[in-house]
Amino acid sequence: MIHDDRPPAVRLRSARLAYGDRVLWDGLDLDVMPGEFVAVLGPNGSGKTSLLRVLLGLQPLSGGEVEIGGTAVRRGSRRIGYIPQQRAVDSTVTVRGTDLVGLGLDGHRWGLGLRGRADRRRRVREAVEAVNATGYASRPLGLLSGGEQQRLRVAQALVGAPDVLLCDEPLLSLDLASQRMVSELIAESARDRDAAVVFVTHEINPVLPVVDRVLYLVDGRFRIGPPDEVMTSEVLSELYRTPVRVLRLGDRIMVMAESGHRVDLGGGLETEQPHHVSDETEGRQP
Ligand SMILES: Nc1ncnc2c1ncn2[C@@H]1O[C@H](COP(=O)(O)OP(=O)(O)OP(=O)(O)O)[C@@H](O)[C@H]1O
Repeated sequence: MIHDDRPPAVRLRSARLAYGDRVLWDGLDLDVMPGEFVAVLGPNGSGKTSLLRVLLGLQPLSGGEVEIGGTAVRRGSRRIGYIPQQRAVDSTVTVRGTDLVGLGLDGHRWGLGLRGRADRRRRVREAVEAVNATGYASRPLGLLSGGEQQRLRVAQALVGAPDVLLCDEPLLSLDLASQRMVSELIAESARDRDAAVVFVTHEINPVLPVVDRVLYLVDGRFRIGPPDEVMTSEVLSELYRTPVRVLRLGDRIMVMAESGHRVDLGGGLETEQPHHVSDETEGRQP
């Protein structure tokens, strides 16, 4: 194993988060290294967004420690880029894509002089180019597709060259092709800059090709590891405390309750899509 003596981009030690009597997670130890992509999965209410809020410095831990790049978390830190949930903006919104991307830069750092303004414009142009959005970045946001808007949000999160990119379900309401495109874009852009990614999602398939490790949270229990170690029938049955089967179908993972019903990773056990599965198709993990 290559020795890496840089501090982890994200470090959690014995981390605990509770709201009153309700413990979301406890004893959470996690180091995310620069350039690493970690997906956070789990059903509704398992504390995925709360974890991002802790890393953003918006929510104090109830116990344990959290650091970003070797120092205490701080609200508004420039070391962190944040990509929110995809939400289409109203068609009347006239803010241009480049203006949105520019919001990712701290104005004070660039000054108001000609030089500062030129540097700022260059940084915005480069970030827009990096997400292949040059063709439409000067148009009003309200006239762009959901996928185009989300590319610009990726550029906004990356323009300040953060060490850590936090993503809160950035693929919601995108079509399948855009989901893959946006997740690959986030992974490639982060890797190019050696930024770590913590990516909350209820659907692992769009990010499966780019994920290094998974943190799977269910009702206070959790597992951390590469997808092949965590996304197994044994581990998920333990986490969900009900028999669960994990199937590999080509490059997709399906999680089913033993009854044959598909499990929605974000919404607990799903009952609307009965699905018969024969033993021969069951994906055994290596
Ligand atoms: N400030 C708060 N005070 C009390 N309870 C809270 C607070 N913030 C979140 N919760 C509760 O903590 C639980 C976890 O919320 P969180 O948003 O982190 O879950 P999640 O895994 O992101 O869920 P989802 O997939 O539905 O977005 C929820 O039951 C929520 O109601």
